[in-house]
Amino acid sequence: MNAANIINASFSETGTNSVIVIAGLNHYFGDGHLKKQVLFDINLEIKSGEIVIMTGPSGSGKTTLLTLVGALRSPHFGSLKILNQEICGAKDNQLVMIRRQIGYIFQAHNLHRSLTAWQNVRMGLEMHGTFSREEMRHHAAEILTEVGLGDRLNYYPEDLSGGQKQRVAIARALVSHPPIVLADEPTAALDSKSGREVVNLMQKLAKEQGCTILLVTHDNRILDIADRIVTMEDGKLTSSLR
Ligand SMILES: Nc1ncnc2c1ncn2[C@@H]1O[C@H](COP(=O)(O)OP(=O)(O)OP(=O)(O)O)[C@@H](O)[C@H]1O
Repeated sequence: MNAANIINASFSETGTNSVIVIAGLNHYFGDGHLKKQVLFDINLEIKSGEIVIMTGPSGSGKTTLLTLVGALRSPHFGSLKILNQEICGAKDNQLVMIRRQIGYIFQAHNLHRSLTAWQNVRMGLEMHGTFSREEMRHHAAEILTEVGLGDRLNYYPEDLSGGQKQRVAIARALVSHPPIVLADEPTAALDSKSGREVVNLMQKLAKEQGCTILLVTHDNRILDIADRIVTMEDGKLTSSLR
Protein backbone atom coordinates (compact mmCIF):
# COMPACT_ATOMS: atom_id res chain seq x y z
CA MET A 1 0.00 0.00 0.00
CA ASN A 2 1.47 3.37 -0.90
CA ALA A 3 1.20 6.65 1.02
CA ALA A 4 -1.87 7.81 -0.89
CA ASN A 5 -3.70 4.54 -0.29
CA ILE A 6 -2.97 4.64 3.44
CA ILE A 7 -4.56 8.09 3.69
CA ASN A 8 -7.53 7.10 1.52
CA ALA A 9 -8.11 3.95 3.56
CA SER A 10 -8.08 5.77 6.89
CA PHE A 11 -10.34 8.47 5.42
CA SER A 12 -12.97 6.00 4.27
CA GLU A 13 -12.88 4.19 7.63
CA THR A 14 -14.15 7.32 9.39
CA GLY A 15 -17.49 7.15 7.64
CA THR A 16 -17.53 10.95 7.38
CA ASN A 17 -17.58 12.77 4.08
CA SER A 18 -15.91 15.96 5.33
CA VAL A 19 -12.49 16.20 3.73
CA ILE A 20 -11.47 19.44 5.48
CA VAL A 21 -12.39 20.04 9.14
CA ILE A 22 -11.06 23.17 10.87
CA ALA A 23 -11.86 23.86 14.52
CA GLY A 24 -10.67 26.68 16.79
CA LEU A 25 -7.72 27.48 14.52
CA ASN A 26 -5.44 30.40 15.43
CA HIS A 27 -2.28 31.39 13.58
CA TYR A 28 0.45 33.97 14.18
CA PHE A 29 3.39 35.44 12.27
CA GLY A 30 6.58 36.75 13.90
CA ASP A 31 8.05 36.40 17.37
CA GLY A 32 8.36 38.46 20.54
CA HIS A 33 6.97 41.97 20.33
CA LEU A 34 6.61 41.52 16.52
CA LYS A 35 4.25 38.58 16.99
CA LYS A 36 0.99 39.25 15.19
CA GLN A 37 -2.14 37.10 15.14
CA VAL A 38 -3.50 36.74 11.61
CA LEU A 39 -6.15 34.02 12.01
CA PHE A 40 -8.67 34.01 14.88
CA ASP A 41 -10.74 30.99 15.95
CA ILE A 42 -11.42 29.68 12.43
CA ASN A 43 -14.11 26.99 12.18
CA LEU A 44 -14.93 25.49 8.80
CA GLU A 45 -16.02 22.11 7.48
CA ILE A 46 -15.91 21.27 3.78
CA LYS A 47 -17.56 18.15 2.43
CA SER A 48 -16.33 15.85 -0.30
CA GLY A 49 -17.13 17.23 -3.77
CA GLU A 50 -17.98 20.75 -2.53
CA ILE A 51 -16.69 23.85 -4.33
CA VAL A 52 -16.10 26.56 -1.71
CA ILE A 53 -14.99 30.08 -2.63
CA MET A 54 -13.29 32.26 0.00
CA THR A 55 -13.45 36.02 -0.54
CA GLY A 56 -12.51 39.02 1.58
CA PRO A 57 -10.37 42.15 1.64
CA SER A 58 -6.67 42.15 0.93
CA GLY A 59 -4.62 41.17 3.98
CA SER A 60 -7.55 39.48 5.74
CA GLY A 61 -5.79 36.09 5.95
CA LYS A 62 -7.18 34.10 3.00
CA THR A 63 -3.83 32.95 1.58
CA THR A 64 -2.55 32.13 5.06
CA LEU A 65 -5.54 29.83 5.65
CA LEU A 66 -5.11 28.26 2.19
CA THR A 67 -1.43 27.47 2.84
CA LEU A 68 -2.35 25.87 6.17
CA VAL A 69 -5.05 23.73 4.52
CA GLY A 70 -2.47 22.82 1.86
CA ALA A 71 -0.11 21.50 4.58
CA LEU A 72 2.48 24.00 3.33
CA ARG A 73 2.89 25.27 6.90
CA SER A 74 1.74 24.08 10.31
CA PRO A 75 -1.00 25.85 12.27
CA HIS A 76 -0.08 27.08 15.77
CA PHE A 77 -3.25 26.38 17.74
CA GLY A 78 -6.44 24.45 17.14
CA SER A 79 -7.28 21.54 14.91
CA LEU A 80 -7.02 21.19 11.14
CA LYS A 81 -7.87 17.80 9.69
CA ILE A 82 -7.29 17.03 6.02
CA LEU A 83 -8.68 13.67 4.90
CA ASN A 84 -8.92 12.83 8.60
CA GLN A 85 -5.21 13.53 9.20
CA GLU A 86 -4.40 16.13 11.87
CA ILE A 87 -2.02 18.76 10.46
CA CYS A 88 -1.50 20.58 13.76
CA GLY A 89 1.67 19.08 15.20
CA ALA A 90 2.10 16.64 12.27
CA LYS A 91 5.61 15.44 11.38
CA ASP A 92 7.24 16.52 8.12
CA ASN A 93 6.77 13.12 6.47
CA GLN A 94 3.05 13.17 7.33
CA LEU A 95 2.75 16.65 5.81
CA VAL A 96 4.46 15.40 2.64
CA MET A 97 1.99 12.50 2.39
CA ILE A 98 -0.94 14.89 2.79
CA ARG A 99 0.47 17.28 0.15
CA ARG A 100 0.48 14.40 -2.36
CA GLN A 101 -3.31 14.26 -2.01
CA ILE A 102 -3.73 17.92 -2.94
CA GLY A 103 -3.61 19.70 -6.30
CA TYR A 104 -2.45 23.33 -6.20
CA ILE A 105 -3.34 26.09 -8.68
CA PHE A 106 -1.82 29.52 -8.18
CA GLN A 107 -2.33 32.98 -9.69
CA ALA A 108 0.96 32.66 -11.52
CA HIS A 109 0.70 29.31 -13.26
CA ASN A 110 4.16 28.24 -11.94
CA LEU A 111 4.91 26.10 -14.99
CA HIS A 112 8.52 25.10 -15.67
CA ARG A 113 9.67 27.22 -18.59
CA SER A 114 12.08 24.59 -19.87
CA LEU A 115 9.43 21.85 -20.03
CA THR A 116 6.65 21.39 -22.57
CA ALA A 117 2.97 21.38 -21.59
CA TRP A 118 3.05 17.58 -21.69
CA GLN A 119 6.18 17.36 -19.50
CA ASN A 120 4.78 19.90 -17.02
CA VAL A 121 1.62 17.85 -16.56
CA ARG A 122 3.59 14.59 -16.32
CA MET A 123 5.40 16.09 -13.31
CA GLY A 124 2.05 16.04 -11.48
CA LEU A 125 2.26 12.23 -11.68
CA GLU A 126 5.99 11.67 -11.26
CA MET A 127 6.00 12.65 -7.58
CA HIS A 128 3.58 9.78 -6.83
CA GLY A 129 6.08 7.20 -8.06
CA THR A 130 3.25 4.75 -8.86
CA PHE A 131 2.81 5.24 -12.62
CA SER A 132 4.84 3.71 -15.45
CA ARG A 133 6.36 6.06 -18.06
CA GLU A 134 3.75 4.96 -20.57
CA GLU A 135 0.86 5.57 -18.12
CA MET A 136 2.22 9.03 -17.34
CA ARG A 137 2.48 9.92 -21.04
CA HIS A 138 -1.03 8.64 -21.64
CA HIS A 139 -2.72 10.36 -18.63
CA ALA A 140 -0.95 13.68 -19.29
CA ALA A 141 -1.95 13.71 -22.96
CA GLU A 142 -5.51 12.70 -22.07
CA ILE A 143 -6.11 15.50 -19.56
CA LEU A 144 -4.44 18.11 -21.80
CA THR A 145 -6.85 17.06 -24.52
CA GLU A 146 -9.73 17.43 -22.03
CA VAL A 147 -8.70 21.01 -21.27
CA GLY A 148 -8.60 21.74 -25.01
CA LEU A 149 -4.84 21.61 -25.52
CA GLY A 150 -4.53 18.30 -27.33
CA ASP A 151 -2.83 20.13 -30.21
CA ARG A 152 -0.38 21.95 -27.90
CA LEU A 153 1.24 19.01 -26.09
CA ASN A 154 4.76 19.90 -27.18
CA TYR A 155 4.46 23.66 -26.77
CA TYR A 156 6.61 25.45 -24.20
CA PRO A 157 4.87 27.86 -21.76
CA GLU A 158 6.26 30.93 -23.54
CA ASP A 159 4.40 29.87 -26.71
CA LEU A 160 1.04 29.62 -24.91
CA SER A 161 -1.41 32.40 -23.97
CA GLY A 162 -2.13 33.24 -20.30
CA GLY A 163 -5.38 31.27 -20.38
CA GLN A 164 -3.68 28.28 -22.04
CA LYS A 165 -0.89 28.30 -19.42
CA GLN A 166 -3.48 28.32 -16.65
CA ARG A 167 -5.25 25.40 -18.34
CA VAL A 168 -1.95 23.47 -18.30
CA ALA A 169 -1.67 24.29 -14.58
CA ILE A 170 -5.20 22.95 -14.02
CA ALA A 171 -4.34 19.78 -15.95
CA ARG A 172 -1.20 19.35 -13.82
CA ALA A 173 -3.17 19.85 -10.58
CA LEU A 174 -5.92 17.39 -11.56
CA VAL A 175 -4.04 14.72 -13.53
CA SER A 176 -3.54 12.51 -10.47
CA HIS A 177 -7.24 12.89 -9.49
CA PRO A 178 -6.49 14.43 -6.07
CA PRO A 179 -9.40 14.49 -3.59
CA ILE A 180 -8.67 18.19 -2.85
CA VAL A 181 -7.70 21.11 -5.11
CA LEU A 182 -6.64 24.47 -3.65
CA ALA A 183 -6.62 27.51 -5.92
CA ASP A 184 -5.30 30.98 -5.03
CA GLU A 185 -6.61 33.71 -7.36
CA PRO A 186 -6.52 31.43 -10.43
CA THR A 187 -8.11 34.07 -12.68
CA ALA A 188 -6.27 37.17 -11.44
CA ALA A 189 -3.88 37.34 -14.39
CA LEU A 190 -6.53 36.57 -17.02
CA ASP A 191 -9.03 38.63 -19.03
CA SER A 192 -12.68 37.95 -18.21
CA LYS A 193 -13.28 35.50 -21.10
CA SER A 194 -10.19 33.37 -20.32
CA GLY A 195 -10.97 33.59 -16.58
CA ARG A 196 -14.47 32.29 -17.15
CA GLU A 197 -13.20 29.43 -19.36
CA VAL A 198 -10.64 28.45 -16.74
CA VAL A 199 -13.11 28.30 -13.84
CA ASN A 200 -15.73 26.49 -15.94
CA LEU A 201 -13.08 23.92 -16.72
CA MET A 202 -12.10 23.58 -13.06
CA GLN A 203 -15.75 23.12 -12.12
CA LYS A 204 -16.34 20.52 -14.86
CA LEU A 205 -13.25 18.44 -14.05
CA ALA A 206 -13.87 18.66 -10.31
CA LYS A 207 -17.46 17.49 -10.64
CA GLU A 208 -16.40 14.65 -12.96
CA GLN A 209 -13.67 13.53 -10.55
CA GLY A 210 -15.69 14.22 -7.35
CA CYS A 211 -12.92 16.45 -6.06
CA THR A 212 -13.30 19.18 -3.44
CA ILE A 213 -12.18 22.71 -4.35
CA LEU A 214 -11.27 25.57 -2.00
CA LEU A 215 -10.69 28.66 -4.12
CA VAL A 216 -9.58 32.12 -2.97
CA THR A 217 -10.61 35.01 -5.22
CA HIS A 218 -11.39 38.72 -5.47
CA ASP A 219 -13.06 38.06 -8.82
CA ASN A 220 -16.82 38.56 -8.31
CA ARG A 221 -17.50 37.30 -11.84
CA ILE A 222 -16.73 33.70 -10.91
CA LEU A 223 -18.66 33.39 -7.63
CA ASP A 224 -21.45 31.47 -9.37
CA ILE A 225 -19.36 28.29 -9.66
CA ALA A 226 -19.35 27.93 -5.85
CA ASP A 227 -21.61 25.63 -3.87
CA ARG A 228 -20.79 27.88 -0.89
CA ILE A 229 -19.08 31.25 -0.38
CA VAL A 230 -17.21 32.05 2.84
CA THR A 231 -15.87 35.50 3.72
CA MET A 232 -12.73 36.33 5.65
CA GLU A 233 -12.40 39.69 7.42
CA ASP A 234 -9.54 40.70 9.73
CA GLY A 235 -8.53 37.07 10.21
CA LYS A 236 -12.05 35.88 11.05
CA LEU A 237 -14.52 33.92 8.95
CA THR A 238 -17.54 36.20 9.06
CA SER A 239 -20.13 34.57 6.85
CA SER A 240 -20.97 31.46 4.95
CA LEU A 241 -23.54 31.61 2.12
CA ARG A 242 -25.01 28.81 0.04
N1 LIG B 1 5.16 35.30 5.97
C1 LIG B 1 4.55 36.29 6.63
N2 LIG B 1 5.17 36.93 7.66
C2 LIG B 1 4.54 37.90 8.32
N3 LIG B 1 3.30 38.33 8.08
C3 LIG B 1 2.65 37.77 7.05
C4 LIG B 1 3.23 36.71 6.28
N4 LIG B 1 2.33 36.32 5.34
C5 LIG B 1 1.24 37.10 5.51
N5 LIG B 1 1.42 37.96 6.54
C6 LIG B 1 0.44 38.93 7.06
O1 LIG B 1 -0.72 38.19 7.41
C7 LIG B 1 -1.89 38.91 7.08
C8 LIG B 1 -2.77 38.07 6.17
O2 LIG B 1 -2.11 37.93 4.89
P1 LIG B 1 -2.69 37.02 3.72
O3 LIG B 1 -1.71 37.04 2.60
O4 LIG B 1 -3.09 35.70 4.28
O5 LIG B 1 -4.02 37.84 3.34
P2 LIG B 1 -4.93 37.72 2.04
O6 LIG B 1 -6.34 37.87 2.52
O7 LIG B 1 -4.61 36.48 1.30
O8 LIG B 1 -4.50 38.99 1.19
P3 LIG B 1 -4.52 39.20 -0.41
O9 LIG B 1 -5.97 39.14 -0.81
O10 LIG B 1 -3.93 40.56 -0.58
O11 LIG B 1 -3.69 38.12 -1.01
C9 LIG B 1 -1.44 40.23 6.46
O12 LIG B 1 -1.43 41.21 7.47
C10 LIG B 1 -0.03 39.92 6.00
O13 LIG B 1 0.76 41.10 6.02
